[in-house]
Amino acid sequence: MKIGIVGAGFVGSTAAYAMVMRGVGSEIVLVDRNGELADAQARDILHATPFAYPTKIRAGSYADLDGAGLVVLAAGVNQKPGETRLELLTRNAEIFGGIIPEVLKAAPQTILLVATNPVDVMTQISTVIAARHGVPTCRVIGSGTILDTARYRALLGQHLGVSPKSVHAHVLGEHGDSEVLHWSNAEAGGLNVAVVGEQVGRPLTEAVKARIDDEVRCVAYRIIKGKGATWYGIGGGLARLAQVIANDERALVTCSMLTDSCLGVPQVALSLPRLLGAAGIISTLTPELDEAEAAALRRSAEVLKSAFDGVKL
Ligand SMILES: NC(=O)C1=CN([C@@H]2O[C@H](COP(=O)(O)OP(=O)(O)OC[C@H]3O[C@@H](n4cnc5c(N)ncnc54)[C@H](O)[C@@H]3O)[C@@H](O)[C@H]2O)C=CC1
Ligand SMILES: CC(=O)C(=O)O
Repeated sequence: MKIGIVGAGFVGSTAAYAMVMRGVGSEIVLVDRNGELADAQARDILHATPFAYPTKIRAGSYADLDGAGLVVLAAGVNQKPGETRLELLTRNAEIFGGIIPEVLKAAPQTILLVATNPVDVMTQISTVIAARHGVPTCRVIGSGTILDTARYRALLGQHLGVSPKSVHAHVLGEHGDSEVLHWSNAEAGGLNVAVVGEQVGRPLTEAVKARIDDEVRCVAYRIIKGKGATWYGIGGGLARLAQVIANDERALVTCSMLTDSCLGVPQVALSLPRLLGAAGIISTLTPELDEAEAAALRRSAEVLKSAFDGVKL
C-alpha cells in the first residue's frame, strides 16, 4: 500500500520511521509546506531501510499522493508548554481547510488518518470537508486515544509486572483532558486487573489508580515541558493503525470517528473501541461502563461536541 503523510515534523516523520521499522506500506510520500524539511526527513529515514524493510520513501507534492490508500494528516501547530490541545483548534482547522481538498484531488479513494490536535475535533472537521468530496465517514479516522490506551496499558503492565501486550484496557472519549480510563473492564489474563493485582501481590489501590490516571491524562504536558513535543508514542500508534489498515486485520482499536450518538450526545467524534480494516472503520462496540464511567464519557462527548459546534466551516 502507498501511504502519504502530510506534515513531516516530529509526529509525521516519526510515524514514517515507525512504519519503515515495522514494514508497513510499500511506498511512503512525505508532504510538507516546508519542502526542504520533508526532503531531509525522507532521506534520513531512507538510510534506515537496510536495517528494516525496503520501503520506498521520498518527499513529494500533493500530486504525488496519487493512488495512496492511506494519508496521515499530521500538519499544523503543536502545543506550547501549558497549552491545551483544544486551544490549537482555530489554527489547525484553517490549515485542514486547505490540505484536505488537495489530498482528495490526488487520492480520492484514500483513507484519512488524522493525528493533528485537537484530534477528535479535527477528525469531525475532516469528516465534514471530506464528505463534500464524497468520502464516507468510515474512511475518516482519528488516532484518538490509541496513544492514551497505549500509555494506560504500559503503566498497568509496569505496575503489575506483566507485559503491556497482555493488558487489555482502554481509554475512551477525548484524546485530551476529559478522557475516560475504563477501569471496570480492564483485564489481563482474562481477569479484571484488580484481581490480577491481588494475585501477583501488587494491588491496584486507589492511590495507585489515581497515579496511573494522572500520568495517562497529564503526561503529554510533562513531556512537552521536558522536550517541546511528543512523538515516539504517537509515531508507534500511527504505524500500528496503518498496519491494521494495510493488512486488513480487522483489529479492535480505540480510535476516533464521527459517531451518530454517544450516551445521548449526537454527532460527535470521539474514541470508542472500533473494528478497523482495509475499508476503514467497519463497526463500533458499545463499552460496558459503570455509572461513574458513563457520566464521565458523556461529559467528554459534551466537551468535544461544544468545541466542534464553535467551529465555522
Ligand atoms: N494525536 C496525537 O496523539 C498527537 C498529536 N499531536 C499533534 O500533531 C500535530 C503535529 O505535531 P508536531 O509534528 O509535533 O509538529 P511540527 O511543528 O513538528 O510539525 C508540523 C508540520 O506541519 C507542517 N505544516 C504546517 N502547516 C502546513 C500546511 N498548511 N501544509 C503542509 N504542512 C504544513 C509544518 O511545516 C511542520 O513541519 C500537532 O497538532 C500536535 O499537537 C502530537 C502528538 C500526539
Ligand atoms: C501531544 C499529545 O497529544 C500527546 O502526546 O498526547
